[in-house]
Amino acid sequence: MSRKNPNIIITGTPGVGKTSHCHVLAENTGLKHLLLNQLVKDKSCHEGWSEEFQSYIVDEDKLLDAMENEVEQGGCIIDWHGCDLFPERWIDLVIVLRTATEQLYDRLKARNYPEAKLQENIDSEIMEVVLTEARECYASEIVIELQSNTTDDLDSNIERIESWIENWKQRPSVD
Ligand SMILES: Nc1ncnc2c1ncn2[C@@H]1O[C@H](COP(=O)(O)OP(=O)(O)OP(=O)(O)O)[C@@H](O)[C@H]1O
Repeated sequence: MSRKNPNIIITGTPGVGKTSHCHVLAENTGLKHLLLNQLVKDKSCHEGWSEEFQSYIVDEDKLLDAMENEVEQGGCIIDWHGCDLFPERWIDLVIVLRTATEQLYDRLKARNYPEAKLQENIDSEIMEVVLTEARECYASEIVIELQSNTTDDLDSNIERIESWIENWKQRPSVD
């Protein structure tokens, strides 16, 4: 069944602004913001809590099962710190948000991240871990890297994604 609305992944290192972007985008477009962290908790898609990482150890198969019905209908905005778990056939656009070290440091510090966790995330952002993953998992033409340093960036990113959604909806049907 072809989708009437696209499925979009908004991904990136913790703190780059995924949730902020998804929230505004969902409000402006009516697409559904899938809160996967919440789903992991509510549907027990995990193998317990990791004290070391201060997060749940996600059971990816269970998470995919829990989201499958909604995603297959289309119109979902998927907010996750990685993207290699989602089947290619589900996804129409992958936005990888990027943030400069100084801004990311301040945002993670404000969350009182332990120093090791903070440094690990900063290193991961510098090494472009999520961007590389996205480029390895999806066709290059659907992977878009966007800067998320300032609120102006956020506004222009939202405008750009909204216009992409409108174009996607007007594309010729493949049925
Ligand atoms: N483009 C931006 N300009 C300025 N501040 C931003 C921007 N994007 C996000 N922020 C701020 O950075 C903080 C982290 O944002 P947010 O929670 O959206 O990140 P996230 O990528 O969803 O993090 P996580 O993966 O941990 O859920 C928030 O305080 C938010 O207001």
